[in-house]
Amino acid sequence: MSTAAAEAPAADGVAARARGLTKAYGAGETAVLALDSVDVDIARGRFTAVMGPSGSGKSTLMHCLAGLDTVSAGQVWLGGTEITGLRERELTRLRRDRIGFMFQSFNLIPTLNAAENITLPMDIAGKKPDEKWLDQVIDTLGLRDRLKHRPTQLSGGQQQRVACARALASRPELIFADEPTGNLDSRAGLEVLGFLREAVDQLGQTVVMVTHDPGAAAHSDLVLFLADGRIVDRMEEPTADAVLERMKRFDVGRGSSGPEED
Ligand SMILES: Nc1ncnc2c1ncn2[C@@H]1O[C@H](COP(=O)(O)OP(=O)(O)OP(=O)(O)O)[C@@H](O)[C@H]1O
Repeated sequence: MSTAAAEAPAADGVAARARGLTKAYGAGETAVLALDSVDVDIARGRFTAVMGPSGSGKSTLMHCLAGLDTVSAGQVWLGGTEITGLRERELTRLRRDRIGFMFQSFNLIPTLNAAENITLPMDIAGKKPDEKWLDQVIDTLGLRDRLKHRPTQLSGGQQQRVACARALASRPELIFADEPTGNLDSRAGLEVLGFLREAVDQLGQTVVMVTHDPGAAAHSDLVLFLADGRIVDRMEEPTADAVLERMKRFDVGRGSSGPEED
C-alpha cells in the first residue's frame, strides 16, 4: 500500500481514476495518439458507458484503466492503488483480485461446464469462492439449471451470462465489459444489460462498458463520450434517443467532437 506517495489518491467513491492519461502507439511520423491526456473518475457502485466513433480510444482507455496496457504518460489508480509503475507481477495479482472482465468473445473454455468456467479464474488463483455470493450471482443470472452444461450446449445469451457470472464470481471492485452485447441478438443483449444493471443495483458492483449501441448505453447511469482520444462530453441518466442524437454530431464532425453549436 503506497497511497501516501500518490498525488491524487482515489477517493472512497472512486473505483478507478486517471490523470493526464496518454497513450501513443508507434513512434515518429506514424505515431498514433490513442489517448490524449485523459482525466476521468469512475464512480464506485455506478454503471458507466464509454462511447465514441471508431478509433476514438474507447478500448485503449478501458485497457489502460484495467492495467492491461501500459501508458505513455499520466497516472492511473484502481481504488487507492496507483497502478502506473507497478511491476507486471503485482499488476497481474491486482487485476486478478480486483477486476472482472467481459469481452465480446466470451472466452469460455469449451471442455469445462458452466460452473467450472465461472470459478476458473478463482481456481487458477487458488482462491475459494464465497459460496453465498456465488449462489446469489448464479441465481441473479438465472444460471442455476445450466451449471452442468458445456458452452456449446448453451445459447449465445446463456454463454454471455456465464461470462458475466465469471466476471462477478470473485466479487471484483470493478467490472470492465468491452462490447458485451456485440455478438448477441437483441433479446439476449437486453438480458445481459439487465444483468449488468442488476449487478450494480442489487450486488453493488461497479461496471464500465464500452459500446457502440445507444440502446445499450441507455442502461448505464453515465455515458462518457470519447473523440480523438479525449473525453469530449458526458451524459447523466442517458436515454437511447439522447445518446443517438449526440452520436450523430460525431458523424457530422467526422472524427472530431462534432460541430461547435453552442
Ligand atoms: N496495438 C496498436 N498499435 C497501433 N495502433 C493502435 C493499437 N491499438 C489501437 N491503436 C490505434 O489507437 C486508436 C484508438 O484505438 P481504440 O481501439 O482504442 O479505439 P476504439 O474507440 O475502441 O475503436 P473501435 O470502436 O473501432 O473499437 C486507433 O487509431 C487505433 O488504430
